[in-house]
Formats: sequence, C-alpha cells, structure tokens
Amino acid sequence: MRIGLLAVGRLKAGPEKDLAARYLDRFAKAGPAVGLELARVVEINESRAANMETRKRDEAAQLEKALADGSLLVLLDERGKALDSESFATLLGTFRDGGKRDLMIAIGGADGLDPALHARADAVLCLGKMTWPHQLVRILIAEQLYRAVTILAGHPYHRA
Ligand SMILES: C[S@@+](CC[C@H](N)C(=O)[O-])C[C@H]1O[C@@H](n2cnc3c(N)ncnc32)[C@H](O)[C@@H]1O
Repeated sequence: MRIGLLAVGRLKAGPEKDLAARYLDRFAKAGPAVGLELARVVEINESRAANMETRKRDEAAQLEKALADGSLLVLLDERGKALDSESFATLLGTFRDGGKRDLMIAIGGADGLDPALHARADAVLCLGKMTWPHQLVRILIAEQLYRAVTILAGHPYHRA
C-alpha cells in the first residue's frame, strides 16, 4: 500500500523540513519490506479567503483533488482518536491487508480540516490533545510512520 501525506501549508527550508525528510526517507527505505511504500507529499497553499468556513472549504476542495481515486483517508486532528504506536502500526497493517492501493494522511492548516473531509475520512487520529503547529505535526507523523514500519517488521527501533 502506498502512503502519502497531504498538507495544508508548505514547509520552508530549515530544520523542520530536514527532520521530516529524514524520517520520511527512513520510512521510504524500510517500508517496502512490510508492504508499505512512501507515495507523495502534497502541499497545498492555505486559502486567503476572508471567511474561515470558506477557507476550510477551499482547502478541502484542493485536498480532495489531490486524493487518488478510492484512496483511504486518515485525518490528523487534536479531537481525533489517540492511538499508541503499536495500535497505529496495527491500523496501518489492517488497511494494507484490506487491499486498498492508497492511503493519504491529511494535516490541516491554521483553521483545521473541513467537516466535509471528516465525513469521508476512514479514521481521525490525534497526536495528543494539545494543538501542534502543522510543521511539527509533519515531523511527528513522519516519525510515527517510520516507527510503525519497524514495529511491523519486528525491528528493535521501537522499545515499548
Ligand atoms: C495549528 S493546527 C490547527 C488547529 C485548528 N485551530 C483546529 O481547530 O483544528 C494545524 C493542523 O495540525 C494538525 N494537528 C495539530 N495538533 C494536532 C494533534 N494534537 N493531533 C493531531 N493533529 C494535530 C491538524 O491536522 C491541524 O489541522
């Protein structure tokens, strides 16, 4: 199964981008052994509309366009379900074994993700109850993807 990231907002060159790239690179190298591949990282611009609902709708429309047909969609949202790393690895394994070709993981911008995306999401997950800036969320999910692969592979990187 191919896993991609969909992000509202762009990572500028700098330490956040470097660290996210380092974990994504590890994920890309280790993933194929457990049937997970890094697909694409798609960044869209934050909407500049005056109204928040319009901004979220505009961003959702762009995110929908970037979704592959039939793709699974996981949203990251502080109000989502908290999983430990083993459970996240298990969820990815279940999605992989379900036979879908693509899974995209979406990170919102300053306004969060539109309810229309929540309605069609296959899972909404949180990385703790606190609100993180999207740049840090990119690093956190990249590391958890790599960690999930090591868990599925029985590699000692993850020590529970
Ligand atoms: C600055 S936050 C936006 C917060 C926004 N006010 C809201 O209500 O969703 C930017 C994005 O980072 C992600 N994010 C931030 N904190 C998170 C957390 N604790 N768990 C999962 N995702 C989080 C979400 O995708 C969110 O849309």
